[in-house]
Amino acid sequence: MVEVKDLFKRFGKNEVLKGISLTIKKGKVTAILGPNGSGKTTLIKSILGLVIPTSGKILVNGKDIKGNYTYRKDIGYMPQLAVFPENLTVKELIRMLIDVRKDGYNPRIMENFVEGLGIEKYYDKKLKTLSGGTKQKINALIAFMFDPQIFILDEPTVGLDPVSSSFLKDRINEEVDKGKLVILTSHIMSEVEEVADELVFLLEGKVYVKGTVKEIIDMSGEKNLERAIAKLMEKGYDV
Ligand SMILES: Nc1ncnc2c1ncn2[C@@H]1O[C@H](COP(=O)(O)OP(=O)(O)OP(=O)(O)O)[C@@H](O)[C@H]1O
Repeated sequence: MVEVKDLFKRFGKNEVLKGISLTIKKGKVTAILGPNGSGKTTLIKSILGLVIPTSGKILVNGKDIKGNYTYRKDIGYMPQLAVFPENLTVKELIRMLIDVRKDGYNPRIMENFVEGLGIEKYYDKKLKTLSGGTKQKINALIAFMFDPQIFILDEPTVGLDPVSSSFLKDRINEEVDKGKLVILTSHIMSEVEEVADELVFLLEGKVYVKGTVKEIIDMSGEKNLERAIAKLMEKGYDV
């Protein structure tokens, strides 16, 4: 379980998170939604310990993450923009990560991703030469291959072709069925509707609305999530 308690984050004068409180449970996909710049990545990075909150608390499996970095080995993270050591080949990067991480490496998951995403043909290519979509496939492989308990996926299917995107969504669903906790962000509402159980909609640094996909669609009176979210974003819509 991930608990966020009264979280504030300010960058200079820009107060990005203004008192976020959330409980995110295992066995579900929780999607963090909101307009560009609403603080989704800042919230995710705070949970990862990559952004230090101005105030508030984050507990992962009941433990305060402040000053504790060991919890991160249980998290598979797909950043929005992966920064790879550019001169390494894909094979060298994977080997290096396995050597550094040691624990948790699961060759079965690795083979499944390499085959499902067609990664083998890029093994000997340098990371700097890969296309954006191929980098995203490597990003997905790295997030999954250590068999983590928690997945934090920042726009995971951006740049992926339909076959790869479907493969990744199937793997996300499988992990959730095994009881894993998944947090993701996406601007693709059809995708959110397909994979997410719970939605958290951020607006101006606060949780504007949260609920299941069905609750949010029903509340809006619209026929699908895209229209429900568009209505939520309209000024004056009373939630
Ligand atoms: N390291 C930083 N230093 C200064 N400002 C930052 C930093 N990181 C984020 N911000 C600011 O925080 C605000 C929220 O950014 P964030 O990336 O969390 O939004 P987001 O909801 O993920 O947006 P998007 O949908 O565009 O990915 C923005 O105004 C951004 O400029």
